Amino acid sequence: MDGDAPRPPHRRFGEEGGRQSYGGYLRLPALLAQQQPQSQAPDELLFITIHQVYELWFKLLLHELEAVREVMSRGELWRARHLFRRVHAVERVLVEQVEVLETMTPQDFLEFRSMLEPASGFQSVQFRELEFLSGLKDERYLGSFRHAEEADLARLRRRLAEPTLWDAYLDALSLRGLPVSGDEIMNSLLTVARDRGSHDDLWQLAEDLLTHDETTALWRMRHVQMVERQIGTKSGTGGSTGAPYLRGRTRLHYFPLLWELRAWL
Ligand code: HEM
Ligand SMILES: N[C@@H](CC(=O)c1ccccc1NC=O)C(=O)O
Repeated sequence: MDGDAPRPPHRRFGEEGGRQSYGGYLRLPALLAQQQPQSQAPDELLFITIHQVYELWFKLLLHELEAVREVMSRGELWRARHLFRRVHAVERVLVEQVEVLETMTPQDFLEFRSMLEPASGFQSVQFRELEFLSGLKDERYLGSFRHAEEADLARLRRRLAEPTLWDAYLDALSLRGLPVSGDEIMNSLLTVARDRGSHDDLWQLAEDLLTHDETTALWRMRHVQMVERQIGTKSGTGGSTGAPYLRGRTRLHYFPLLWELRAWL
């Protein structure tokens, strides 16, 4: 019978079906049609591309962090740690990528900057979703989306109502029998920190949360350095004071208790 014949080892996977192609599977015609500069400035293509790449990574991060939240609240800590490794790797790329945009001179940016008004990173829905999901819920930012699509506003409102990564970590503590109401949380965190023999998985997971927090802060610092390099003390196209506003945001923490814990150890 033909079906019993051994397959020749050189027969390559995928030769039989032939329904899929590289560009078709990856939807490249649609993807590569989305870079549409509105000026003649040579660096506008770079500016658009880099922002789109950020938004693609934001989309993946939201997907992975939702999964992290889910598995943490179920107590599947090993799975959360596995996903955090990916999240951290992507976040390091986000920080490094700033360098690509910094190859643009401020003079070249000025060729198209005024045309961007009043748009700015303020209006990045996915960036704000990442903040809300991580635990930094600031309703005032809904105001930046007054003119946004209703679907975007709905996404943000949903994120404001949803549990955060911190809520999910508390679920994990609670499943371990550690109390998590009100004042008890710091004691539970100290128990985890001091009894690594029993709780190392919870400790490592808290460290993963902290790395997510720290890498986000690194991105904020890198972003504001780029901003100072590009526009100095000018105010932002989004209407803020620019660098001073952004400097203030570098001090934010997603998980303040994990930072405070250090003082109690
Ligand atoms: C030439 C490069 C850039 C400059 C000069 C710049 C400047 C600014 C300024 C001044 C703000 C404050 C809002 C305003 O008043 O306009 C801002 C906010 C923001 N930008 Fe940029 N930006 C640059 C590139 C980027 C890139 C590549 C991203 C990646 C997505 C980004 C994401 C954001 C986000 C998310 C915010 C809101 C931050 C917050 O509210 O905490 N920016 N940017
Ligand atoms: N806010 C920037 C302009 C800017 O960078 C920007 C403009 C439109 C869309 C995204 C942007 N990126 C981050 O703010 C500025 O004030 O120069």
